[in-house]
Amino acid sequence: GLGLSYKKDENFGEWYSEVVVSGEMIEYYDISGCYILRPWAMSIWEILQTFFDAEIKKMKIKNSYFPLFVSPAVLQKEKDHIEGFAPEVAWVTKSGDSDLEVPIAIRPTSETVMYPYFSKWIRGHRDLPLRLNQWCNVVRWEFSNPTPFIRSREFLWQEGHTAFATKEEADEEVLDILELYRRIYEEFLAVPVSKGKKSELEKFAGGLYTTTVEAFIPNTGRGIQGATSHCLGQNFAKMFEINFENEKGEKAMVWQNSWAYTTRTIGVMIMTHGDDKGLVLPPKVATTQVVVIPVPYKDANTQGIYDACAATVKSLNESGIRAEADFRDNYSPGWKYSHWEMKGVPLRIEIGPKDLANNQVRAVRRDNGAKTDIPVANLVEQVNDVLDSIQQNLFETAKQKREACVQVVKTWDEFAEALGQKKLILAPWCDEEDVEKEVKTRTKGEMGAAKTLCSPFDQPELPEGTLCFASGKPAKKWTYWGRSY
Ligand SMILES: O=C(C[C@H]1NCCC[C@H]1O)Cn1cnc2c(c1=O)CCCC2
Ligand SMILES: [Mg+2]
Repeated sequence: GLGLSYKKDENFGEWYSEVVVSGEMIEYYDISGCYILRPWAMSIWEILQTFFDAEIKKMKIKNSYFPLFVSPAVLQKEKDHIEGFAPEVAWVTKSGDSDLEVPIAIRPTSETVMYPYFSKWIRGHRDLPLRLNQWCNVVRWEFSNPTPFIRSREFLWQEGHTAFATKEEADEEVLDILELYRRIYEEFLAVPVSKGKKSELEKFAGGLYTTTVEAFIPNTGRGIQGATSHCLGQNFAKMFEINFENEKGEKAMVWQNSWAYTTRTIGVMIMTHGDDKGLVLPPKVATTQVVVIPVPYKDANTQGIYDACAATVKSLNESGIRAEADFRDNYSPGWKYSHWEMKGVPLRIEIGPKDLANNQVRAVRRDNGAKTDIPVANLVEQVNDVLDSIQQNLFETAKQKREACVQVVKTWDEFAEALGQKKLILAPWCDEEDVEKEVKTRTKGEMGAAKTLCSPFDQPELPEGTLCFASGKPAKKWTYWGRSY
């Protein structure tokens, strides 16, 4: 088909909506905010799921499945957890044409579904730690602009819910899971993220503290929450009476965590690496890492070329590389080059008469277009090297682009200017909530207000006497600020 009609650096929003469809990841659906995940997207989700599921199983976390439906009584149990979110809860009110006695909520998250049973199952310290995960969909009836993968009314995620006897164990797991989220972004999706803590205002209201991996989209100058790992403290244990008899025979409340990443990960990857020719998939998550295309020329040994393509796919697959050939005889090689570039396949291999004669293949990289001739004898080794190089190059390029967007500011004027320049702002802050609220008020506008994204664990040096950029009070920490998704 034809190329994209929008350019990434000129019409980012339209470019994104077009590339997810042209790359055959998404099909729009007739209910607003809902999208069809086509196989080209689903296979990326499955690759991430395979990694994460194996890692949490190493941590003795078990998968379970709880009902989609939540009774209203239990949903409203946790006041400050729900009041801010109530408008987003979707309700079932009828079955057939008769009204339900009591409307039933569709899970927007599963704390209130699970924790009455945590209370029932946890009696003594030998029942701890209880560590469950579920892979499921959740529904949140969002109203702000729906965006495929980034913000949808139904999305896929995993949600982990764990309970411990001590805070120390909970604190440790929060960071173990956050490191897995960093690996998902940096090692698989080639997206740089900052690990940090959410402010009191931005954290999950039902919890004690929230840690996060924050990404950044240079084109829009917006931060985006990549995944969150929360320590809930004993808040939900108090609400749902999740107590246990500790080793001294005393009754104690458990310490809990909850953590999630979602299909938003795929959207962040697309926004980060995509270009004006289409998707650019990091090899680690590419459904097809290598596409092999025959380039027959008149009647020059066409069968030989086809056989060479099949043999190439076979030896790549046998070495664990996800390769496939495009033998369709109703499309030209040129059409196929554009098609697979649109779908973001990291490496294309062309085999024509000359390649056949020289017992080599022509490899073309999707990230930088570089072409190399690879002798068939070195095929697997050199293809693996090129794929690793593409993965690394995508990450380094994204890291440099992100770092170029970071602006350190010391004063309000510098902050306001950096915000106007779509920067990711790093500023010294007094860590006072009303100052944060005031910044939101002062930066309100149709682009959305600035907010804290996270206070990075990796804190730059904060010289004695440094003042908060907004309040002029003594600064307590460096914090990332910006507009966000
Ligand atoms: O879902 C969480 C916290 C927690 N839920 C479990 C996984 C980790 C983490 O996301 C926060 N949250 C967000 N959004 C909503 C709710 C909500 O609790 C409840 C009602 C509807 C919308
Ligand atoms: Mg929300």
